[in-house]
Amino acid sequence: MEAAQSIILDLGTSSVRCGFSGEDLPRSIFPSKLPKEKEGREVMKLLGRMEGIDGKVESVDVGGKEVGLGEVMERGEIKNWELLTPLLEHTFTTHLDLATDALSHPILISEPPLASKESREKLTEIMFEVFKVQGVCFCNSSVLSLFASGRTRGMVVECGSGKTNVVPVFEGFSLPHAILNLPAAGQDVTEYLQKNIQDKLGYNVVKDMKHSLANCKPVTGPNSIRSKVEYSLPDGTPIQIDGVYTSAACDLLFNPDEYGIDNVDGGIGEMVGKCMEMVDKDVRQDMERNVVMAGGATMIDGFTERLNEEILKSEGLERLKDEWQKQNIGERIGELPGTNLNVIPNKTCREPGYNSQRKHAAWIGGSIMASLDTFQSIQITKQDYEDSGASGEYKKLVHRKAVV
Ligand SMILES: Nc1ncnc2c1ncn2[C@@H]1O[C@H](COP(=O)(O)OP(=O)(O)OP(=O)(O)O)[C@@H](O)[C@H]1O
Repeated sequence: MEAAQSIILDLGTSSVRCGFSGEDLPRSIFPSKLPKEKEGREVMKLLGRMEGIDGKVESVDVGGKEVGLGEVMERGEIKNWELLTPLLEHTFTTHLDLATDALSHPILISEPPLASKESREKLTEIMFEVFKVQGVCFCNSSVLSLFASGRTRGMVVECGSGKTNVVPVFEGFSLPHAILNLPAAGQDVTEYLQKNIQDKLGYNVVKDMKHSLANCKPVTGPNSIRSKVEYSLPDGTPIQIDGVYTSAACDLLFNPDEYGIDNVDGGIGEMVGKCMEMVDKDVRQDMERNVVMAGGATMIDGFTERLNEEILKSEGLERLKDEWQKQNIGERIGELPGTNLNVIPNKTCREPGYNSQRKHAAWIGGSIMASLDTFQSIQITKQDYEDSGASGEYKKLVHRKAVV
């Protein structure tokens, strides 16, 4: 009998991506929240439940308990565990067309770098106890994104909706001591635009505007945009926006301290420079040659070029160059740091020559990973879970097998 396809699940700050192993793209992408104040029937449809309620609803019954509707995720972490089960129910029934009483599939879950052990354990329990899956496997989203580009060594810059991570990966595993995180990403770019443009517009309208107008050009200097730019609202009304905001909104990712975002490691370019310093010198060349971008916010116009520039002028890289120069008086050892810098816009290996799918990179990497023969060895099976009984022994196994 052929093994069941695995479910691939990427629970992001703004979107859930779900589908099956071996497929090129997620079957479905939808918001990772159960919004408040929707019409009752719409909420029940979202939850995949049959009965409808007239009027607006603010809470739903989850296992006999009333739970308030709202966001499930916050900056990559699961914030509302009570709402997670209905969100997963909705994912499996509405989006994957599966009956949730006993899923006859294993599941691969993409988790953020440095995910907490507690969160992994809780998710494992939910998957086995509530959805009765056949196996569970956790993989670091950056490792998966790198994998999607056909690499197992490189430095991943993952910038989604709620957070940005810089993650060095060597032979398919991250180097946790050198992972850096910025608590800002696409949602902060949208919020900045929303706050600063004159017209008071809804979040989703501004997000669309960001997709067509935001750019990573410098805010000052000859290449900055100083003139007004035009945008058509969904009803066709044209509005004018100060060009500087379309760049400043993205500048916050590269200069967070200038926008009131606290980050000891600086902006994304500085983070990459520091990360280069923190990894062992033997792997530095691999990192430098393979800086791979992933996540929706890296789709902003000019992101690749700006990242390249910011890395080259980062203090971390400068320090590495100074060190190299000191060591190389008289004899030449290796290349000057930065010489081989290659920022790759992550052409995932399933779509040669095309890069717009890098926002799905983690999901695509998961789909590939779960299709390999070795997948069996990195999952904890239903049998493992049941054998462990109340002893909680499965927890050790789940962490040991996770691809982090
Ligand atoms: N073409 C585009 N241009 C600019 N921004 C884009 C584009 N496409 C998507 N985005 C932005 O990418 C962000 C979503 O990225 P992604 O789907 O990778 O995040 P997520 O997985 O939900 O969150 P996270 O990875 O932070 O947990 C949003 O802010 C969205 O506006």
